[in-house]
Amino acid sequence: MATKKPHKLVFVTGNSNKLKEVQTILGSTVNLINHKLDLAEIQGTTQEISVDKCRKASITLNGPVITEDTCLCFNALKGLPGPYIKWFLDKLGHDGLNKLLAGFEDKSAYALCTFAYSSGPDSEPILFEGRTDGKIVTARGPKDFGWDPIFQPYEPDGNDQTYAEMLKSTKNAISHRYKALKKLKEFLDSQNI
Ligand SMILES: O=P(O)(O)OP(=O)(O)OP(=O)(O)OC[C@H]1O[C@@H](n2cnc3c(O)ncnc32)[C@H](O)[C@@H]1O
Ligand SMILES: [Mg+2]
Repeated sequence: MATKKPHKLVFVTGNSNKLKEVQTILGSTVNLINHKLDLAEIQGTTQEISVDKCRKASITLNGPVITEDTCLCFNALKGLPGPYIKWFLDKLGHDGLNKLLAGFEDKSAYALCTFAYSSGPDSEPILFEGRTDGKIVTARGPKDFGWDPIFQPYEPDGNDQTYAEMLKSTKNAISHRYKALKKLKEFLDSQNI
């Protein structure tokens, strides 16, 4: 019997850290091809932004693609910065993000990852979400990936480390990205894609 070939998937992202994590989590089951495009992102709900970005990627490359969007949502701010975290992080830095919550007792937050899959330019993208809850803390750990130093997830049980302080393997076992990817993978397997 022939062994099953690994899936071939085009992942459109301009973020090399995302790409690295996705490759590590998926391992050899998927033959991931990265296409580096910095796609314009609209304003709206996370879902609207994800669908629009995936559709643009699929039209640009004229074929099947996956894209990914990451939000960091502060509960005290009713979910903001959410999908706009990239711009808030760029302008305010880790310290400024902490200061946004200075007037609030509630420091809780969640990381939300949305993968979008489109089978081609004419088809509606399908979304897969993963969420990890935690709190915003003063930056601790290496500063090589986004807001990792200021997010301390509640998982694994009793965790006292930020995403940045964790072993990559620990982050990749509980992260928003891992949870969303698991759903995407189940879908691709079920469709034989
Ligand atoms: O090309 P795309 O895939 O859009 O890549 P991007 O860097 O623009 O990513 P987003 O639009 O999803 O913006 C998410 C922001 O959050 C950061 N980010 C994403 N995943 C993260 C993670 O797991 N830990 C820390 N920061 C993360 C990322 O660097 C951005 O500043
Ligand atoms: Mg982006």
